Amino acid sequence: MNEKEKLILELIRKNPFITQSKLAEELDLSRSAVAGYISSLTKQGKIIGRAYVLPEPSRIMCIGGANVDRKAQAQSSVQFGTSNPVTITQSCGGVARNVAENLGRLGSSVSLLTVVGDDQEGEWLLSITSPYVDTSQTMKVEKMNTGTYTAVLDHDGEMVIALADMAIYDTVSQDFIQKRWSHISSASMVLLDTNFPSDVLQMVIERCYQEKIPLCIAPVSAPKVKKLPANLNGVTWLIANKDEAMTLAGLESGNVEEACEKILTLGAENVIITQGEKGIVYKNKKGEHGTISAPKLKVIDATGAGDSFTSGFLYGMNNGESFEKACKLGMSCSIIALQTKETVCTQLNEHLLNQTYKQYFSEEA
Ligand SMILES: Nc1ncnc2c1ncn2[C@@H]1O[C@H](COP(=O)(O)OP(=O)(O)O)[C@@H](O)[C@H]1O
Ligand SMILES: O=c1[nH]cc([C@@H]2O[C@H](COP(=O)(O)O)[C@@H](O)[C@H]2O)c(=O)[nH]1
Repeated sequence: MNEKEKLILELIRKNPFITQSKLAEELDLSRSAVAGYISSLTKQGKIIGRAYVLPEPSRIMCIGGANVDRKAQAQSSVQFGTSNPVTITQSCGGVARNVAENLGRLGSSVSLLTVVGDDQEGEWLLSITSPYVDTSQTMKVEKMNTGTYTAVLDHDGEMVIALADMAIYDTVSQDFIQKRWSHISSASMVLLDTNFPSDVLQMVIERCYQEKIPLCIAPVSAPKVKKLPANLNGVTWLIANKDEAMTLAGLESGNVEEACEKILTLGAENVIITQGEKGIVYKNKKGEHGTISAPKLKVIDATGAGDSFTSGFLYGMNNGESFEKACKLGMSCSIIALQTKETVCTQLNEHLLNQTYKQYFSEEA
């Protein structure tokens, strides 16, 4: 940034609505020269968008899906080939949206970049999400349905099958990301799920690598993990469940340690594999590795446990906690989510997370 740019930024900080003419007058410059400096500041990510919104140094940007989740909970063990008595509930979902809402509830500054249909479901998702998350970068796509995720859960809360109607994400292009890049690049870290097309995922990973923006990947599902590029340079944290990790590693059998090793050779810096009731294993390029066991719990609904882990983990990393403490905060966030019917627990806040962390992990921290 040169001296003139610094002065312009200072004036905008004092008055975010200052006009270009007023800036020109204050600094004794021509209006076109001011326009040139503003364009350069925008490219550098120091100014976000036309309203001169200044970047917040610790804002997390979540990129990916926002769905309506419908869950059919069976009253007894699911039987195939016949009708099963169930109770159906509806809630907001989408991995990137879930992580964004969790982070917002935890008091983090967070933005969501997603697409929804120009329909009631889309309106509903945004109305629930926007009290916690900046959704100004979200686009409404005409003539497309908002994404939906329909899961059948067994009587113990474990998922039996899930159905994803998410054609809307195929409309997302590299241009969509490019137009919002100054907003993305001013974030302290980026969370990317794998709902968007492969070329879009590749672009975000490459740009984060070039611009050294910490990037976390949440693979969404075993089929969608295949959309990731073969080269994972630029991925700071890859957080996957066992199925996703094995698929990404190209292993049909073998253990999670081998999957971690393979994913590190693809270029990721840190790999965390979540293993449901067994907890997590992690490994990084520096050679550090370990496991953290999960406590025994009565699970009410397992949907969103992985997204909650990612949320608690990013909350920890963004607040400068150690990698191990961030993992335990992630597991604490999952514990909270597992004990409620909702995908994102509406009781979640910083106090509850810290209390849960203390209850289950602090004596080992
Ligand atoms: N039955 C369970 N008991 C205790 N902890 C669990 C259980 N299921 C999930 N968890 C916690 O949530 C984390 C994420 O769950 P997991 O099922 O692996 O992810 P996903 O929801 O992505 O499939 C686990 O690493 C663990 O800490
Ligand atoms: O292809 C997808 N499947 C599922 C999800 C989302 O993942 C969450 C469920 O996660 P899990 O099954 O890991 O608990 C739901 O909110 C659902 O909307 C998604 O974004 N994309």
